[in-house]
Amino acid sequence: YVWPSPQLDALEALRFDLDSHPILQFIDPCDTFNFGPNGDTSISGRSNIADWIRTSYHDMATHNAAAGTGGMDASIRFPEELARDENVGTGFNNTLNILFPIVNRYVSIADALTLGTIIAIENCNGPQIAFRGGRIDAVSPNAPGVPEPQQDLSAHISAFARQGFSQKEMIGLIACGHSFGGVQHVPFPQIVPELDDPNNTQSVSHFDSTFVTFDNNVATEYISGRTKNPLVVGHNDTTNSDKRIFGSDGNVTMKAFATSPTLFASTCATLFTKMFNSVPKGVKLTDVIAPLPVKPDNVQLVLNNDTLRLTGEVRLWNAKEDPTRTVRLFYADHASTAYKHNVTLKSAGVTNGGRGITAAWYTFSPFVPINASKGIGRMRFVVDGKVEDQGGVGFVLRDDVVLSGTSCLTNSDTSNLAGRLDVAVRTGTNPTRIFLEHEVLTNFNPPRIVETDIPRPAKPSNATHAPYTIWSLNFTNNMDGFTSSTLGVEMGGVKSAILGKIELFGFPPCT
Ligand code: HEM
Repeated sequence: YVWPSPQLDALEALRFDLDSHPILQFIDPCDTFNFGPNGDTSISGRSNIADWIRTSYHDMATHNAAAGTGGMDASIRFPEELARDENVGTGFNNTLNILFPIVNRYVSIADALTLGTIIAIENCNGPQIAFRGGRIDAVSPNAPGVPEPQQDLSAHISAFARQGFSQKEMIGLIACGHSFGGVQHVPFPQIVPELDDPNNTQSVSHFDSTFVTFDNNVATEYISGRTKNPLVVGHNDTTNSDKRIFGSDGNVTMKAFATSPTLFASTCATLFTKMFNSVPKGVKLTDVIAPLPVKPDNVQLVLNNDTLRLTGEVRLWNAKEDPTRTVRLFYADHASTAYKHNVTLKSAGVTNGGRGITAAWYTFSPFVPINASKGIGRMRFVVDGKVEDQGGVGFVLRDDVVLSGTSCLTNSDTSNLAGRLDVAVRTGTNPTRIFLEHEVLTNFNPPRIVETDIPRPAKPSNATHAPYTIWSLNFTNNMDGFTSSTLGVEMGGVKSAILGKIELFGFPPCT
């Protein structure tokens, strides 16, 4: 895709900038387990990764492929679904508590669940899984339909058929999922007794001996007869669903998995992908999110007198620290396509991209000064002499609506910020509206955007701001709690978001 694209940029960052959001800390090491972000880590036997995978499956398992209903849509968050016997256990709320903080206006709860689970599987020895975004969160619970261990084989075959999976795929997907975790005593006392094991305080009877890493042991142990899988060798045969399912094709599939770890991994990549992409009719998933080779980030333009200050960074994907590398930013004026100006960027270290890949960052620090009259239209980067311009398009920037550095505070008490927010509108630009966008996140609901209009000035502001006119909003009382926001513009009936966060507490005092 071509930068900037707010949704794809956000999904790409969550997928590949692993240091800048919390997912990794909850699955590294792979046996990490906590109830929620600040949970008790002293308990053993369970793992976040197993909870996340089971939550993903139970969210998808309501899918009716023929009718196009249910699927990966975060309907699992509704208390009505969680109260069903098919969704017994604390793992679902635990998962939502951890992954909800990465949700934002561009990343739905269902995308966050999918992405967290994919990153967890990949980082715990699993295969690489193609991630597409764009899932839409359900607004009400789906029909029941998650398989339960006491059901018979034909019920399981038809439940998976409804979800869009053949019998062979059912065997595969369960083996892939049950490479992690196990059955807990508390929700399933009829399957697992109290284990009285100080190293397994949650009394979880695991599906295989390596229950926090992805591998084919679930199959090798099953085929060799050494398995302790409580859904295979449980004392009550009624709940031995894995035994019935794994054996339902004469063990052909499980034997193949036991013989070939590579086949197991590639089959699981395919089946997990199919699970994550089982979405209700009408949902259009994005293309597979691939890392942009060169990606600007945190980009913002602020008008200061007759200078536009461009701040931000650029990320070079799959690059290590290299003191001999030179990265230069070239930019073209507002109305031109010629890259007349350039600056050399400073190295800002490397970050973890997952699976052993690092990204090298370069900063525009403190800022690139741009003549406000001439403005800026697009940038490109030159890395060790190689031009990076998205195939000739460049990295397009808009300088028509920008924050003004004249924004200031009359009260800097952080519990009661007051002051004036100024927005600079370039002469010749005629927005219908300019507004602040605040993202409101209430627990387990998709974000809601609240808009605050910035009034159009009665008469044009003085010439010192030329070629810009200033629109101002006076605020008190921490702008009713919205101290952090972004700028939005409406033109010709189309709304768009301006790059860059606006933090009220960063404004200087009004003079
Ligand atoms: C007939 C189908 C299935 C049945 C009857 C079944 C049954 C169960 C049961 C009874 C548990 C124990 C849950 C607990 O103690 O909290 C469990 C755990 C788990 N299941 Fe399944 N399952 C099925 C399919 C799947 C599939 C398709 C996946 C994923 C692709 C999956 C992933 C998991 C995971 C990761 C756990 C471990 C959870 C943990 O340790 O916290 N299951 N399953």
